[in-house]
Amino acid sequence: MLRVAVPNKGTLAGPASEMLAEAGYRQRHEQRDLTVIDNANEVEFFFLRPKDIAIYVGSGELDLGLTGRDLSLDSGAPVDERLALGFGGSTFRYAAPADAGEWTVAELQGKRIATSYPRLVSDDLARYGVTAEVIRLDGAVEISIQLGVADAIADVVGSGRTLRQHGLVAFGDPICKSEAVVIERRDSDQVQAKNQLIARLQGVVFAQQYVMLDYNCPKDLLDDATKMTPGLESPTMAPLADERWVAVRAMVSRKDAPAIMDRLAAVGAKAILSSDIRACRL
Ligand SMILES: Nc1ncnc2c1ncn2[C@@H]1O[C@H](COP(=O)(O)OP(=O)(O)OP(=O)(O)O)[C@@H](O)[C@H]1O
Ligand SMILES: O=P(O)(O)OC[C@H]1O[C@H](OP(=O)(O)OP(=O)(O)O)[C@H](O)[C@@H]1O
Ligand SMILES: [Mg+2]
Repeated sequence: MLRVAVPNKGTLAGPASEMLAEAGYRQRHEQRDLTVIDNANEVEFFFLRPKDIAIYVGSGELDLGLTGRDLSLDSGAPVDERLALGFGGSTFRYAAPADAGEWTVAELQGKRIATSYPRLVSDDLARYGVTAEVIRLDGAVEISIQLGVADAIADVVGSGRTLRQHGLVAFGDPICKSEAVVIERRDSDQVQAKNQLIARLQGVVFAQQYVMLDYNCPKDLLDDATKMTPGLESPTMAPLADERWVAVRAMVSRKDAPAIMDRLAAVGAKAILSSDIRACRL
């Protein structure tokens, strides 16, 4: 049976379980359950703290894990990233009080930097040749400067709201651009079972990035319209009862869909419908 780690709480837990459920896997009903056995798919899921997942996978106890790229890198575990899942996006950045002017990474020399990701920070400082004291905190890192234990911080930035709330500004290049990922141990086995789970998740990731567009198009405008919706191989076309019209169906990128619908309407397409795709294999 394939053994897969899933975040049990925090930002990634909900979307990770929803994506697995969408891919056809059984997920827990009780928030406190630590394991779920999906006999039909021969997978056992383990619900673990996001920070611990790469350690379990790297140790060889578990075959795959869903976690954040930043957490995985910080663990230092011998794991490889197999698939980016398109949610849980964040950057990991240095930040310092806004009223202290613009900082550079070089100015961290000799300073105290608070973080929950000490390895990520130490590795980055080493790249710059900067020596600083890295202070490991479990969370709520943004408050540490105010409380006098650090001069600067390095932390996850999502919307940037928490930094602003604490009068901090980010500086330097992002240390890491993160999102939720699937990781596996280097040199691990169970290749076929792992590939199947990854292909199913990939199908959901693709499905979330695309929508299906359907529209009716006058035959003489078909060339213009299908250039806007080339589909993956080519668009599907079906005759309508009225011979002057054709029904067209094609997948388009979700983010481009509204603009494409505007342009289709402008060239004379009618009944332009956009629908969600739940899962796919491309
Ligand atoms: N706005 C955000 N805030 C926090 N984490 C985010 C955000 N956006 C994405 N993430 C990602 O979520 C993961 C961290 O998850 P989370 O903060 O829930 O775990 P944790 O800090 O280990 O747990 P906890 O906060 O419960 O102690 C990281 O990969 C991080 O990049
Ligand atoms: O840029 P924002 O959208 O404001 O999000 C970033 C904040 O969210 C995370 O905290 P989390 O909720 O995980 O709490 P923690 O600090 O206790 O880990 C992260 O550590 C930042 O503090
Ligand atoms: Mg957190």
